[in-house]
Amino acid sequence: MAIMLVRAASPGLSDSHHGGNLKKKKRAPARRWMLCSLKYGIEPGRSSAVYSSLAVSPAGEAVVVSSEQKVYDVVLKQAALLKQQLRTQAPPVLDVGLQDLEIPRNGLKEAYDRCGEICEEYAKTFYLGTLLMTEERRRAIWAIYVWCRRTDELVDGPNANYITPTALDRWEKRLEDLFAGRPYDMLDAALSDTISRFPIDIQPFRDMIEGMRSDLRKARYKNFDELYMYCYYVAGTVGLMSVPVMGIAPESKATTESVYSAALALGIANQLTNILRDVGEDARRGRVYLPQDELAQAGLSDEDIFKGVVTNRWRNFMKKQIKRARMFFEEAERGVTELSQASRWPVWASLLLYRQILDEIEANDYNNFTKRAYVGKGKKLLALPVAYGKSLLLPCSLRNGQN
Ligand SMILES: CC(C)=CCC/C(C)=C/CC/C(C)=C/CC/C(C)=C/[C@@H]1[C@@H](COP(=O)(O)OP(=O)(O)O)[C@]1(C)CC/C=C(\C)CC/C=C(\C)CCC=C(C)C
Ligand SMILES: [Mn+2]
Repeated sequence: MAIMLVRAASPGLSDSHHGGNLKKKKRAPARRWMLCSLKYGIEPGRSSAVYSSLAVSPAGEAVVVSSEQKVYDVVLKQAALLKQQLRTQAPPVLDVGLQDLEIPRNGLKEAYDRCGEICEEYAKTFYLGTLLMTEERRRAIWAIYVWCRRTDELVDGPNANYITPTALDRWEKRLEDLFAGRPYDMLDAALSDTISRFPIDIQPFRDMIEGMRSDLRKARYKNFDELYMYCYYVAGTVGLMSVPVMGIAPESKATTESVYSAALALGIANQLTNILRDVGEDARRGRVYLPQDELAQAGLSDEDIFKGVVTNRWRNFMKKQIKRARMFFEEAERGVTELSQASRWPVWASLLLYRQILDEIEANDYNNFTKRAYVGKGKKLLALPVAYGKSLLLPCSLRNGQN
């Protein structure tokens, strides 16, 4: 397929979804356009431009598609799949796969237990949060967590220097196998079992691998449109993977699409927060995830980031970035209330804890070059009962009418 990139005027940081009023924004309708390319090719250009690919509408017109629209198409597809699979209640496929595999059914308990241990080791608070979920859901979330963690380790772990795009292709092949009921090891077997129990689609998993590929080939983001796509790949995908497991509350009046959108927003908010927290650490690895056009608008350059001096320009720039991350958290909040009751607590806990990192960056006077924003144990512990209280609230869609 041809790759066509065009530049479109962007409303800028203060008045678009990329920093603007999310509530008022009308979502793009479902499209059946042919995307020319989502991934490659950047053209140099002015600041405050959105670089988007061209799509061909059903009427044959060329139409500009932003990253947000492309990702929203994935959201619509996931929501449709969930609705369809819930209606048909497809039988587990793994029963067939496991017979071929010599992983006995009782081996699965061990596999899930190991996933739980890994989760506890890497993300203790989150692990605690999962303990309130039903056993089947908790184990499924652990299995997804472990697959995500392993995928991230490929490009961030001790062997990262040896990881090539071919290695990621092999990881993707292995993913396809586990989705077909042919897991490669015990941890994959746990995920294979999970996908046979819940209506989970492969696309967000594939897209996360795509995000890791992009980390191998790219260390700069021209504008927020590019960064948004990256955040979708490595984190928004987690939201989409998790919704079918978390489940939507039976009493919720929200649309499936709106719940997926909120889950996506939580992933984006978390990743933006990650990026803002790790500016110094990433710069020391030669990486700048911040949008280049917004840096330039603020009178800043990569050099300023490498120097790492907190100036008023930097403070002002950071204030805008923090504001945008908070707007994504806000969008996510409405969706959490629509999840099934027992799933809400861990999601609230992770939302509150992650959002507090932004407060800590402020408390550090925006020095994210040499000071790591860290939420202390006391605050972390306090977030748990607050999250629990919030998890008891009625879904927003019941309080305010339709969502
Ligand atoms: C309706 C609604 C709001 C539903 C909730 C949906 C939901 C559960 C969303 C979860 C969002 C979430 C936790 C996203 C993870 C974002 C994240 C931090 C991604 C990280 C990527 C790479 O970043 P980087 O390398 O810069 O960072 P590190 O320095 O390495 O940390 C990731 C590391 C990708 C891998 C992600 C994980 C290991 C987390 C996976 C988490 C789950 C599957 C559990 C999600 C469930 C809950 C309850 C939060
Ligand atoms: Mn990482």
